[in-house]
Amino acid sequence: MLRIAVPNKGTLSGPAADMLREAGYRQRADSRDLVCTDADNDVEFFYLRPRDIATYVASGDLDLGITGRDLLIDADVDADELLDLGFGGATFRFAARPGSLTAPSDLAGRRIATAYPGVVNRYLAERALTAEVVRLDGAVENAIRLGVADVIADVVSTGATLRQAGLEPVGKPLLESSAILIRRRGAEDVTAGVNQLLRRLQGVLVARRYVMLAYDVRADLMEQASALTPGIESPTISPLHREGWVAVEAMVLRAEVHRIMDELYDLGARAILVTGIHACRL
Ligand SMILES: Nc1ncnc2c1ncn2[C@@H]1O[C@H](COP(=O)(O)OP(=O)(O)OP(=O)(O)O)[C@@H](O)[C@H]1O
Ligand SMILES: O=P(O)(O)OC[C@H]1O[C@H](OP(=O)(O)OP(=O)(O)O)[C@H](O)[C@@H]1O
Ligand SMILES: [Mg+2]
Repeated sequence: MLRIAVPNKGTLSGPAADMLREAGYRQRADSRDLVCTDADNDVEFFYLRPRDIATYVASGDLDLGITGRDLLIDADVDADELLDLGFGGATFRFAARPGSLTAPSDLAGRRIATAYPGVVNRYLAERALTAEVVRLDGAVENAIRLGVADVIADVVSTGATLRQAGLEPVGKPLLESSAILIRRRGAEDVTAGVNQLLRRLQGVLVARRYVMLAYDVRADLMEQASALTPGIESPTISPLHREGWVAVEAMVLRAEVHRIMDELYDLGARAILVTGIHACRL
């Protein structure tokens, strides 16, 4: 039975369970449950702190896990990213009082408060910078106000928490994080269960990114229409009862669908319909 670690709480918890459900797996009914067995798919899910998940996966006690890229790097264990899951996006950045630091090189000799000492120490080591890293559990934005640190390094999403604390980012983000699927380093054997999970999750990612576009267009305009909607491989074209017209179907990026519909309409296409994709295997 495949054993998979899933965040039990926090930002990644809800979206991770939603994605697994969308991929056809059973998920716990109660947020206090710590294990959920999906016998139909031969998978067991373990609900763990996202920060601990890389450790369980690296030790081989669990086969796969969902965690954040920043948490995987911070853990510095023998586990690798298999797939970017497309949610839980955030940057990880240094921040300080306006004017107190201008460039990352100013970090030398400073006190840096963070809940991610692994990420920060790696960043400093790569640049041969020496600074004092103060490890805190959270609410690190308070550390400067309270005199514990000169700089913080933390997850930044909207930036609202930094602004409220009167801090501003310093330099470029240390990394761009998002939720990822991880596996033990060296676990090269891709079992049928791992393959099935990967295909299903990739199917969810595609179903979320794409929509199905259908329209009618004059056959002599098909080359131009096809350039607007090339689909993944090629658009499907079916004859219409109306002479000289065809019906077309193609997958298009959800983010581009309105622009494409406008351009198709201008070209002369009509009965342009968009439908969602619930699941797919490409
Ligand atoms: N706005 C956000 N705040 C915190 N973490 C976020 C945010 N957006 C994405 N993440 C990601 O979520 C993971 C951190 O999750 P974790 O559960 O440890 O903290 P949390 O969501 O802040 O929950 P809590 O602090 O309430 O325990 C990291 O991978 C981080 O990049
Ligand atoms: O850029 P923003 O949209 O404001 O989000 C980022 C903030 O959210 C998280 O804090 P959280 O509320 O989880 O508290 P914590 O520091 O105790 O984890 C994170 O640690 C940042 O402080
Ligand atoms: Mg938090």
